[in-house]
Amino acid sequence: MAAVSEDFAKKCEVKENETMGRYVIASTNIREGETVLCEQPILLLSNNTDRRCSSCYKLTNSFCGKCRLLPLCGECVHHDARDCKRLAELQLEEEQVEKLQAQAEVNNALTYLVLREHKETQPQYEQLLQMESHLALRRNTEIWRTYREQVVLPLQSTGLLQQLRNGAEIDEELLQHLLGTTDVNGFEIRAPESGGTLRGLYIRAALFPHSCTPNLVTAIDEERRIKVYANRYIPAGEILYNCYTNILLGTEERRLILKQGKCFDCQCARCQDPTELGTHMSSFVCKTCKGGYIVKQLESGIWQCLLNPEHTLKPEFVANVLERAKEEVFHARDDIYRLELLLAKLSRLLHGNHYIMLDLKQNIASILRQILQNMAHRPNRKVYERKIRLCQEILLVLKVLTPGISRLKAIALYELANTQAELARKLFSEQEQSTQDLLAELHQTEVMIRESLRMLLYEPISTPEGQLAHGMLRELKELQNDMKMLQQSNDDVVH
Ligand SMILES: C[S@@+](CC[C@H](N)C(=O)[O-])C[C@H]1O[C@@H](n2cnc3c(N)ncnc32)[C@H](O)[C@@H]1O
Repeated sequence: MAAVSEDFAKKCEVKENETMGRYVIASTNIREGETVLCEQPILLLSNNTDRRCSSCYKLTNSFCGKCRLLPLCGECVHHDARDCKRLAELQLEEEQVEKLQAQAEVNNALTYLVLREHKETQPQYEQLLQMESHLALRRNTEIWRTYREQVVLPLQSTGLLQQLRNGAEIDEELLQHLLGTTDVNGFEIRAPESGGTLRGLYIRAALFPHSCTPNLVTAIDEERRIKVYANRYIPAGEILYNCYTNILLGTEERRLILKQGKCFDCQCARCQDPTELGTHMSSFVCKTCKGGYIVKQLESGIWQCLLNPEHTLKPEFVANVLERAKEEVFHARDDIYRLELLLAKLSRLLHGNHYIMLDLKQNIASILRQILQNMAHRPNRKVYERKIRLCQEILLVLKVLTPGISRLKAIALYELANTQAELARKLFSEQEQSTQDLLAELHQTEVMIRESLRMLLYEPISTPEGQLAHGMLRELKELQNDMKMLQQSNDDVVH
């Protein structure tokens, strides 16, 4: 059963309206960094096409030898004994079992359905039934048809459903509702393998509505417990918002993801502002006006220059440029020269903060980090300066999008601080900088690392960011020692 922290009951109140359904407001003033919820998932599920071990959640193609229906990897001997026993009791021909095993999507449906079978897990199942699934809005959409083909029909045709408790009640509506519940409410969780993800359902955490400029941060630790905390001071009565999408996407992309996956039109301040709070993350360069930018007007949907409304772009042109740019970014990945060339080429079409430009800048900065980490490359001053510039440009956008505590901002700030310090040390060792200059640079680094740490210290220790903060504390101490020693040697020289 999901363990919920008392914070939620003390600091949050669940409300309901026509637009958002259930949502949450602060019932008391909440401090920056204050926890509003800690919660265990009620259920863990795979992404649709993945087949994951029902015990350790690693990807696998094997199944439990006893129940034959739930995946079990070679390293795990058991999965939930009660579920295994119940599924093993079902009278299914080998051919029917194979049919069910062939569809990875069936696993999630079975995970829900076995909860319905046991008296002890019935309350859990009832709670899941209360979650939003947008049954009406999803009816006959592409995902609905996929679920029908890959889950509903195989489950119905093998006769499995009739053998379950009150099996006649398990119709397509119920199955689509259960599967839709995961899509609408699921949180992305790190999978055991690097880069993979699975989905977790959290009864309380799922109640926070979405905003593209949220006032909450969510972090999921190694035990898959979610921690939700305020990224800024929140006065009582304010709605508590989480962000369901990647904050570094442009408005059209974010809105499309929210519409397709979560079935609503976001009306937040960022979505309502064609300049995206002045960041211009979706703006094009106006070729006619010097310094003019073309944005998509909200009401008319016309791409118009902010300086001269007569300068417009055709939507097909915009779509075409973006599609081609994304393709080129994909093909240039890992190749710093191609990425830099592409950045220069696209800067004639897109604002420097356009989300595709930011993606390119992040890619380049990450390659530069690897180059700088490998001293065998003997990087010159320009490499450091390029990375510093990119970090600064990314940070400027993040400061607007995430004004309070932010993981992204903390990491970008740490990257910037480290690169500045490395460059200062290099210049000092090459006698291009005095001890005083180096001390001034290291002092700036210390301020930035402290600010980054201040934001990361709210992260649970077992998350990658929590671990980073832990390492940063050690680095900060080393930096302070270095500065002390430098100061002493400087004082000795002066006296
Ligand atoms: C994870 S659920 C949130 C809880 C849900 N409102 C409920 O009653 O169970 C996500 C759904 O909440 C609604 N929602 C969340 N944020 C919204 C927003 N900013 N505007 C409109 N609807 C929103 C949408 O229906 C969305 O699919």
